[in-house]
Amino acid sequence: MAVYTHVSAEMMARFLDDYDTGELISFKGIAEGVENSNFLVETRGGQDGHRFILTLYEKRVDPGDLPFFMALLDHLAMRGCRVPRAIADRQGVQIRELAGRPACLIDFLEGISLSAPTPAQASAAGIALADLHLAVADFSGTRPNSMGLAAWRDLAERCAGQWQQIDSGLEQLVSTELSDLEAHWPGDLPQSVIHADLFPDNVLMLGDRVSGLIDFYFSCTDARAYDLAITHSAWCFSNDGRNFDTSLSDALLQGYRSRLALDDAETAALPILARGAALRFTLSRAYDWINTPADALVTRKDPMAFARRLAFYSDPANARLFA
Ligand SMILES: Nc1ncnc2c1ncn2[C@@H]1O[C@H](COP(=O)(O)OP(=O)(O)OP(=O)(O)O)[C@@H](O)[C@H]1O
Ligand SMILES: N[C@@H](CCO)C(=O)O
Repeated sequence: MAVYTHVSAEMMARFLDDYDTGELISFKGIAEGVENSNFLVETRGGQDGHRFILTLYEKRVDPGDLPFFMALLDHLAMRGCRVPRAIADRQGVQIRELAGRPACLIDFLEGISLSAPTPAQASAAGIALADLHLAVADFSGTRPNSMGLAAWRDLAERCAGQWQQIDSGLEQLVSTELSDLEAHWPGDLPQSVIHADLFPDNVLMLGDRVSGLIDFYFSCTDARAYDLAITHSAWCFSNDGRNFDTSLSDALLQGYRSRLALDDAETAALPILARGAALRFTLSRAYDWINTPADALVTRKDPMAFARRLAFYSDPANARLFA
């Protein structure tokens, strides 16, 4: 369960007093996620709906970036994307503080977070990602990628001496891949604001229809094709990364391309971008594996699930799947 910060019922009720959301009738910590503390909040008698997500920002979210995320969500909602907006209190303030953490009350969206998507659902995710890229064409905000190539060496160095507690071959794999990616990373691909974390658990679905995209807290300005590569790495394997599923891969890529064509340089770059995506999540998971506080209510995610994807993508024979 991702709850790093404890919130009492009294604190929650006082917090909600400043909104037109009615009276608090229940709240509970949400089991999924590793980055932030999330609570499902229910109210009655208010004007603004009755079910909300309360997020307390932890760990990797810089509070200075919250206005960018909130402006992006407002823009996407205005362009017809199904994303949750932050609710403003009676003073018009979206970003507040609770229990010493930056906090936002967010629209609750219906839908199921998938654990085993089908090709039809992967295709719908590809379409939703392309629609997101199209919808930000006139969004003026920018944010550097705090988890991009420039951050990877530092993350790896912060795991130094501790790789063995995860896996005996991991240090070598990370070191070889990191050097190669630093030397060959493509620098001139079409960019936009990207989601940068579109895992199945961040796509809410009703049947084969996407009912919501959530968790924009890594969104940033970077190559659009890198966003597709991240999504590919997250959607097209068994959870443990041991089995690649060609039908999910074909469906995801075809769904994306049905809305937004990739140019030749983007298509050619997908294999290396996918290696980068797999390395990024191997590193963040490895760092968390080593550093998650013992008292946090959180289920750590397995770095090896992405190290296996990294090994898969780094096999030149697998580059053809992106052709
Ligand atoms: N707006 C929303 N509407 C409905 N459910 C939501 C919403 N936001 C979050 N959730 C639920 O809370 C869970 C955790 O949220 P989220 O993915 O934002 O957390 P996180 O800690 O940032 O996760 P991650 O590890 O994916 O980065 C989601 O999987 C989903 O079940
Ligand atoms: N979606 C990521 C968490 C955000 O870094 C993971 O599953 O590792």
